[in-house]
Amino acid sequence: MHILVATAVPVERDAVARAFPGTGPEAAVEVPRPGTVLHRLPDGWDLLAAGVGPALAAASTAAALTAAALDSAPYGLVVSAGIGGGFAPDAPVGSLVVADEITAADLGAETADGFLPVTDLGFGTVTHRPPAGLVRAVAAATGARTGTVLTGSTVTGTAERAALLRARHPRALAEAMEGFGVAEAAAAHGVPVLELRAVSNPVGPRDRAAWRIGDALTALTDAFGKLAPVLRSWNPHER
Ligand SMILES: O=C(O)c1cccc(C(=O)CC[C@H]2O[C@@H](n3cnc4c(=O)[nH]cnc43)[C@H](O)[C@@H]2O)c1
Repeated sequence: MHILVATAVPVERDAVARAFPGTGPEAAVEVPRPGTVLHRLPDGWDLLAAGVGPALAAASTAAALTAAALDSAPYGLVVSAGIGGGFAPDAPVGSLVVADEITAADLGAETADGFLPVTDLGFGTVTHRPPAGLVRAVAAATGARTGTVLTGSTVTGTAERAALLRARHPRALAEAMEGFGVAEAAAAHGVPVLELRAVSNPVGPRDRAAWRIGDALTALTDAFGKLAPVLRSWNPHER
């Protein structure tokens, strides 16, 4: 199966590549795509540093999906992966989170009575659900916690915002900035999606000293080493 792994930035992409023995970042073949470039590993794995934020992540992922479809080599799965913020205490720094719901946290309207998601306004989508059986298999293989991963265009920087998000989304375990964009592109192509986040920092008051990006990147490499055989053997018909 042809798998696309979309990260935000190259350091995350290269952390994923290090999970493939003998085919680390230096072994990847660069494949140009409109506005971006794929890093192609053996066995059907394509890695994409899609960009930070939902818009660029969606655009880059859509470019890769479209090119693959036009080449009659469509992807069987898209994985949004990278570092993310964790909602304490359920997703501590260093833990892994796999999304059973990929939810846009700020797609809607602010009203005098609070936030309304676009779905309450009668249009659009705010949540994508990965295949439940695959989520269970990934969680079992990696030890990842399963719950909602929120996508936003702004990194939460206060305890008040973190509490507001958790009140709106009680199953939220992590926050990031690309998953919903990647999921929208995958949905447009009818391709299933996963989101896997390695927690680099707590969601809440901005404290750069609390970020553990290096540890999270190592956890990402370890996770892909464990989940690669799960993804390879997954049968899309057993959703
Ligand atoms: O505010 C800062 O000083 C700061 C320091 C390091 C990184 C950032 C980012 O904006 C990283 C955004 C990037 O990483 C993902 N990410 C990681 N943690 C979070 C989070 O708590 N909330 C949202 N996104 C997060 C995200 O997917 C981006 O790709 C800021």
